[in-house]
Amino acid sequence: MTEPILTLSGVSKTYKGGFTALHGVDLTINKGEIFALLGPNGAGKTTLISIICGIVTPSTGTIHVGGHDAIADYKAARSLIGLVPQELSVDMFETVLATVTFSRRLFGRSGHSAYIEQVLRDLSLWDKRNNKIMELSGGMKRRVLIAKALAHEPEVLFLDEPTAGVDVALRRDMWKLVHRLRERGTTIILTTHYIEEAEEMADRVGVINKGRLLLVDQKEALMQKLGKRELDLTLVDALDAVPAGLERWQLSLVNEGHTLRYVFDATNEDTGIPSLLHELSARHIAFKDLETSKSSLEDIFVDLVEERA
Ligand SMILES: Nc1ncnc2c1ncn2[C@@H]1O[C@H](COP(=O)(O)OP(=O)(O)OP(=O)(O)O)[C@@H](O)[C@H]1O
Repeated sequence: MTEPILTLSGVSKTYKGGFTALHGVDLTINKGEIFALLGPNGAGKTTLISIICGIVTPSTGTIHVGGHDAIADYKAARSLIGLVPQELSVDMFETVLATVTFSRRLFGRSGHSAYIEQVLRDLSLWDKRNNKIMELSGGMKRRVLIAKALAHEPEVLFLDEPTAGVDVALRRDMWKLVHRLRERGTTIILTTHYIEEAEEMADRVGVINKGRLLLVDQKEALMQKLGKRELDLTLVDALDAVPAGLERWQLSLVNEGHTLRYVFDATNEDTGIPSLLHELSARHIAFKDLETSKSSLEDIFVDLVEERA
């Protein structure tokens, strides 16, 4: 049974100065799901998270977290939320353990050492617990932010651009941790502008652009939409037209006939590429180079925005 943990209704934000960063966002997140909010720079992702966490006041709309009104009943709503911000916001002179324990106490929770130990172990920080934050590497400092956010056992964890600028090892650890948290029933909402990240982690994805939530869909359905790729074959001899008999692939000629382009769905088991190459060879159409490219997030947004216009 799906049970909502977070409900937004008609949430808008116009900043002082008149810029509207969010336009009437409606969104329901269910308990235990991993939701990715995907959008380019400036789309409104941080604004939306900040509103839910009570850091920014919405201009209109209502927000409920675990049934609590996030404005009228701020404290109760906020106690259910853990927020991992984009930027470091810790006292550099404190130790890891003191920092995380302090975050737990802020929410009125007693120092539950076994829980904190588990969090620090999960994040490979236990051995560093007595180090000052300033003595940690950048990646470890990011882990401390996650530990701080988890310190009071929140039901909903927000990760704002969790893997921007982190190395592959930390990214992997982060993904593992997210899956482990989900197994324990934590709801996770992450913002990202990497499709791969949404693909790897999320159950559902919301696409936001220019302050509007353009669509919310199951990951598989969205990936189908976003999974377009291009195969460019650089021909040895330029062609005037796409050869007859290859209609099935809906090819196009670009680069003044030097490049044959095939747009395919990378999520299909049969991409159509082997059979295309076979047909080209049978027609003695030789190519000297071959390149595939993903449609960029930019292209996808343009597509989505145009579709919805
Ligand atoms: N305090 C503020 N005052 C005025 N405008 C703001 C303020 N904070 C954000 N904005 C504007 O609101 C828009 C959305 O910003 P926001 O930080 O929510 O985007 P984002 O999707 O999180 O982007 P990024 O991926 O770059 O973090 C941007 O155009 C930004 O300039």
